[in-house]
Amino acid sequence: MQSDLFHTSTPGLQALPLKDAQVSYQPDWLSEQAASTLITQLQQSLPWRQDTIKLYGKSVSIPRLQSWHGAPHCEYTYSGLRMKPHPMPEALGALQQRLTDELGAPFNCVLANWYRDGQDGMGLHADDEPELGEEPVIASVSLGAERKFSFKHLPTGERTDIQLENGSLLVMAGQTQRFYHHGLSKTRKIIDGRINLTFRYISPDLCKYTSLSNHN
Ligand SMILES: O=C(O)CCC(=O)C(=O)O
Ligand SMILES: [Fe+2]
Repeated sequence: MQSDLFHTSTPGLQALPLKDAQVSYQPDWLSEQAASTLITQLQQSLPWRQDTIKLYGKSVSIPRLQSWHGAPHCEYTYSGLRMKPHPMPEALGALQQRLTDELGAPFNCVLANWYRDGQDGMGLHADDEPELGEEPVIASVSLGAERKFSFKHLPTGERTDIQLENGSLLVMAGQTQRFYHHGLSKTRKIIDGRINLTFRYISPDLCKYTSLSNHN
């Protein structure tokens, strides 16, 4: 999908200097107060699941809790289980609408990840599932503890780290998923929980072919 990301008026969103990619960041997309209220509300109200993946034939718990929400056609397969999305809660629907308006790109589903402490994280991966289309626009809202987010440029192996702050917005578009892997490092520091919301768009035409893959 072609993105209008850099043609719309999003004054707070700054492009990051990553070659072969379109990544932009706004530290204060939500106020501190709004982000704190939202993280508590989501921790209490979303139907969190502890998912497992198969690693070398063994079932292993992934290091975070997850909840999948969106339009009814946005199904995905997790550990061989075809999962229907939960409906979009009002609070997430409002964020989704704001992102669509500000970025000029459609969104219809969101993966919520709850990193309970520094020992939770997400391995390097690309959000490159076919049903997301050729050049997906992924809008990632961070709530709670600040965490290190890493990009790995696939052709050179070069790494770029950024800190994702409470209330921030990170947008990945264009060729980002083709040229980079991204992930959330674990840390030994004792830190509070963080919820990340990655809004995506799954085309009703593409979704029947395959599924979102598992990230560890
Ligand atoms: O927690 C994050 O910031 C990253 C989440 C992510 O990459 C994903 O859900 O695919
Ligand atoms: Fe991702």
